[in-house]
Amino acid sequence: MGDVTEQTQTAGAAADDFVVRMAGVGVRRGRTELLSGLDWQVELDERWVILGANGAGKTTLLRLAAAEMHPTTGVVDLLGERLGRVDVFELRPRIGFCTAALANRVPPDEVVRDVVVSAGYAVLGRWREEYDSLDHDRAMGLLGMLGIPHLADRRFGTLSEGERKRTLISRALMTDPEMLLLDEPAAGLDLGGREDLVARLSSLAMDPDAPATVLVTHHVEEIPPGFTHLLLLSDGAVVASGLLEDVLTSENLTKTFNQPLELERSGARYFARRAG
Ligand SMILES: Nc1ncnc2c1ncn2[C@@H]1O[C@H](COP(=O)(O)OP(=O)(O)OP(=O)(O)O)[C@@H](O)[C@H]1O
Repeated sequence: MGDVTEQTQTAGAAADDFVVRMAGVGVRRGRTELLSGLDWQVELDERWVILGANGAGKTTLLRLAAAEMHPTTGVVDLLGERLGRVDVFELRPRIGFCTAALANRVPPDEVVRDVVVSAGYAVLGRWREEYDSLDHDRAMGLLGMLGIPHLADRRFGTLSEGERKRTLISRALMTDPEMLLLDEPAAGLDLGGREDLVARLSSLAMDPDAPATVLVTHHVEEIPPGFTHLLLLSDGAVVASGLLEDVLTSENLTKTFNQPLELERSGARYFARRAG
């Protein structure tokens, strides 16, 4: 990592402004290094994008940030608590985590509003439990914010890919988390679905009351306006990280994806293609 990271991440931040602090983090499975020597910090008001090729280690990094796994080496502090010293079952409700793996665990016959509301109880598939009407109001508000209030009574298994993604983002926000982690939310969406989701994530990013957010993606086209920071990962190591406008360059993309790439900017959106 270069000067960009040091300048943009540490200036003026008090210790409790950090929602994520990772230092010297490595994750090993057998002889494979999934992550190595990774330093990364996320502050309360930041919205991060993590970008990298298939197998770069993005999901592994997000699972560390979600307290779903421990590092092999180094230190991970989340919301002021150190992994290894904290009960992860107390930490996880403070973190909204939205992944394709979660989508696969939702019973297809579960009703959409219950997929959302049950997040407060950290359960899936127990939709007959009694929930408070305030919880239902909040769930309906979140489904409205994501543009799918009309689907509240549908069964999850009948939803399209994009509708499932929006349901799970609503669920991730249900507990009013201090940090929101989104793993490839636009994967599998058609062009219209992607654009709609990017616009909604952009509104969320610009909401000062929204939690610190980390979005994993493969594509610069999916970066919602309002996201502030970028971490580029390649082979389990950081290529560059810091302010989005400093880090997102043709040169850094070329290093990250190991081929000549040209970046273009149009308004607040980005596009990339092979150079030449
Ligand atoms: N338990 C494991 N044992 C060995 N290798 C693993 C294990 N889990 C993950 N890996 C490898 O670690 C690397 C990083 O995986 P990870 O899922 O974090 O990448 P990713 O950047 O999210 O990839 P993608 O974009 O394809 O989802 C991959 O090469 C993967 O095959």
